[in-house]
Amino acid sequence: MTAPHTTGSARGRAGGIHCEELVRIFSTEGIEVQALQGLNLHVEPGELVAVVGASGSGKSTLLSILSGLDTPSAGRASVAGADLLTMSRRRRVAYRRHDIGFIWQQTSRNLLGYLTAAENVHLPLTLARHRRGAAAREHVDGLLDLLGVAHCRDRRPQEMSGGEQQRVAIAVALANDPQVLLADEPTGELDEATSADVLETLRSVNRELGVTVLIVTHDPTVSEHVSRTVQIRDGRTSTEVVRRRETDAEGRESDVAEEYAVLDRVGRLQLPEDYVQALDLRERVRLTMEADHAGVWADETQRAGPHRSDAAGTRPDGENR
Ligand SMILES: Nc1ncnc2c1ncn2[C@@H]1O[C@H](COP(=O)(O)OP(=O)(O)OP(=O)(O)O)[C@@H](O)[C@H]1O
Repeated sequence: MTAPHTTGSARGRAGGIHCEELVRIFSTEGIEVQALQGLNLHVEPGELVAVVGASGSGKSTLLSILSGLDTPSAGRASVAGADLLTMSRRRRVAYRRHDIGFIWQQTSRNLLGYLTAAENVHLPLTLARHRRGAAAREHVDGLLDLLGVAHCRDRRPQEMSGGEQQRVAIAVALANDPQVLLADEPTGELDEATSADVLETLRSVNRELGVTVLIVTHDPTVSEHVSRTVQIRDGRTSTEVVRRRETDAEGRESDVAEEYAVLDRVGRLQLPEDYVQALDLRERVRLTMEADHAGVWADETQRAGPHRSDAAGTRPDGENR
């Protein structure tokens, strides 16, 4: 994949995502639901990160805030330097038009059915008005080419496959050279092979254009396509899987994935659910401070038959063993 010179302005313009102690409370008929309960998330400029979580964990709430559609009840959130809590209505419109691009799950929400692929990609340019005429046409063709859907240029969405529609949707999202791409379940309506293809396309766009990409999904297989996967549970980030390529002494390359628990500012740590269940941890745990790690032990004083397990040892670098 080669970046066309017309999209080159996105290169080096990547913005970061910073959420600190983010809270969103919904009140309906006197009942309060805390959808986000002090969520911390930091994505560096140019990173490709996935946020995964079960249904109801707060993914859509987070994305609505990051996309400027909703405002948090408390905490701090900034994307590409824009403060999402304090920005004016006018700044919000500019933010949604220029600073970020979105890809939604429903292909019908991304593309207008009565426009061709080229017309769909052209539409955001018309609204932003900073590219016109031949420059705009060249930019549209460059993006369709970059996304591998130049052959769909004059087709309407119903004349394209689901994967082609999502590739055109990515071109639409990139039209105004955003610093950050936000994708909400971008593969939700696609089969396994097409999903992998669309995720690899997002990875190429991230690499080629340097744009920051955040993918929100319930699909855990996304972690094979991104460098970092952040898990959210009950409205806060709990664990992260970091993937990197390693070369051994013989020069063989392999992917290594390591799981980390997220430590917040005041040192709170959420143990993964499977650790809690496997070690039958309840109510309180015993902590031990070792030279190079901290130990987390089941509270034997609450057990009938005391037993001690060292499988939940936690090193101070956040790595579990
Ligand atoms: N507008 C709202 N009013 C009241 N409660 C809401 C509202 N939006 C979300 N919630 C609640 O907040 C919690 C988080 O919802 P959210 O939609 O963010 O989860 P999700 O992880 O995106 O789930 P899914 O994968 O099913 O879309 C849920 O308990 C949900 O019922």
